[in-house]
Order: sequence, then structure tokens, then C-alpha cells
Amino acid sequence: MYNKIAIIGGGNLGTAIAEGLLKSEFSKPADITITRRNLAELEVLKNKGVNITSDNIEAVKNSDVVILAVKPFQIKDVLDGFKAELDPQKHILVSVITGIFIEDMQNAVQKNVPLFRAMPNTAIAIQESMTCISHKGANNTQVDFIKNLFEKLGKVAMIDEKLMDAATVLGACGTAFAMRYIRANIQGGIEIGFSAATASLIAAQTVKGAADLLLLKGAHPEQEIDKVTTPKGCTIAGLNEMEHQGFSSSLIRGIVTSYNKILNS
Ligand SMILES: NC(=O)C1=CN([C@@H]2O[C@H](COP(=O)(O)OP(=O)(O)OC[C@H]3O[C@@H](n4cnc5c(N)ncnc54)[C@H](O)[C@@H]3O)[C@@H](O)[C@H]2O)C=CC1
Ligand SMILES: O=C(O)[C@@H]1CCC=N1
Repeated sequence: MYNKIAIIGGGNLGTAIAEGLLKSEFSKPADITITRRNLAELEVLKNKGVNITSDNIEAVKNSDVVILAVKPFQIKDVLDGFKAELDPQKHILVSVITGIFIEDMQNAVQKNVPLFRAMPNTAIAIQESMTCISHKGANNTQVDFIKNLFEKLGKVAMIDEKLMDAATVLGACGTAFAMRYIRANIQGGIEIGFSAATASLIAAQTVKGAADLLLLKGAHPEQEIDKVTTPKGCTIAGLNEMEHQGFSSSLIRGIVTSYNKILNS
């Protein structure tokens, strides 16, 4: 019923969402329209059968679900550009934009369109996103539809909007934090003897396995750490040195700094 999806802003996240929709077969290519000013960057999606255009009005007219994926400072102009085309009986508006409240969108569109905020991460391209969602003015069918859409693209948590900035840091910035952790592992792995390629494989698969132990077994990290740390062994020696150097503390402080950056923007 809400088959046609417009993604307004085909940048890093917008294209990742389109890729995930295609990979999951949630959408047929012809049912997705993605917009951007520089269309050359969208050729890959065009070659897969996705509609590409620089015309947001055309995209909105030809869609049921409108996903806003522009930068925060672009939202006002973008919404002003197509709000006249929004039909409360037809459209659902979903913003993935950091720091923009549902109320901001409501004030901008001045219509009773069902409004969603979703905070995915770039792993949405491979159906492995963590997406936090809140909403206003949507009926149960619309909520179920949007929840189902993002569930096809990873895991979903329905949250209170007041937690959306925290969700942005933990779930979306978290991809970059995890990558930096993996990169440091690769650097360490090379120093102790592996080629970059083998170190990358070992580091990434080890992190994936560790995450799956938590996700699939519902374990607590410290339970799993206990299983790895032989008394007087090398794991606890390494872990304790990392903690002496401020490992957990630096991560916690980084998360809080990211959060404060959103609050003060
Ligand atoms: N990159 C990420 O991991 C995540 C990003 N976000 C949020 O998603 C939004 C987009 O982020 P990115 O994709 O990283 O930014 P980006 O800069 O890569 O993408 C934004 C795109 O919008 C396009 N654009 C600008 N004005 C436009 C207009 N008038 N009409 C159509 N397209 C227009 C730009 O050309 C650009 O391609 C941001 O608000 C960000 O906070 C949220 C979660 C994760
Ligand atoms: O860094 C940023 O502002 C955005 C928000 C989440 C991921 N990237």
C-alpha cells in the first residue's frame, strides 16, 4: 500500500538505505526514487533500475513514503521546496536527520502528515542496521509498515523521541567508533606479524563473532570476557593494560562528547 518510496538526499545514508531496500527486496527498483543535486553520483543505483532525479517535487508526487536524508542545515529549504505536494491521506514522512525534532518538521510542513524519526546506520546497506524509531500522528498500520520496513534492514528499537540524540551517538556514530576499534586491532595485528589483509579478516570476524555472542545468546559482555581470560594469561594482561591506558574511559568520554556536540549544535 505504501510501495513507492522517495529518498530525498542521495548521499552516504540515503544511498545506503536504497541499497538495503533493493538487497532485501523490500522494494522493487522502479518503486524507489532517490534525489540529489549531482546525479552522476547516483549512476550505480540508476543502473539497478532505481529512479534518480534532482526534482524533489517530482519524487514526492510519485511516492507514498518520503525519507528525508539531507544534512540538518538543508532541511528547511528542502521541506519548503516540496511541502505543498504532501498529502496527509497519502504520504508518510520519515526523517533520518540528526537533531531535527518531529515538532520542527511539523512546524515546517504545517500539515497532519504522519511523521517519523528514524536513526539507522550505514550498515543498512547490507540489512544490518540498528535503527531507532519514534513517531507522531501515525496510525497503527503506518507504524507497523515503517517498523517492518526497517526490520527488513536490520534491528529496530521503538524509542521515545527524547532519546533520539542518544540513539544517534550509540547507533549511528557507533559505526565509526567500531571501525576505529577494528582499525586499531588491524594496526596491532600487523605489528605482531600479520599482513594487513589477514589482520583485517581476523579483526573484523572476531568483532562480528563477539557481537553475535551477545545478540544470539543474550549474554552480558563480562560473562563472555570471563570465558576468555585465563588466570595469569595473556588476555587479562592485555585487557588490564588497555584499562590502565584509559580504554573504557576514553570510549565513554567519546560517546558523551558526541552527545554534547548534538545537544549544543
Ligand atoms: N552518514 C551516517 O552514518 C548517518 C547520517 N545520518 C543523518 O543523515 C543525514 C544525511 O547524512 P549523510 O548521508 O551522511 O550526508 P551526505 O552529505 O552524504 O548526504 C546528503 C545528500 O543530500 C543531498 N542534497 C542536498 N540538498 C539537496 C536537495 N535540495 N535535494 C536533494 N538532495 C539534496 C546532497 O547532495 C547529499 O548527497 C544527515 O542529516 C545525518 O545527520 C543519520 C544516521 C547515520
Ligand atoms: O556525524 C554526524 O553528524 C552524523 C550523525 C550520525 C552519523 N553521522
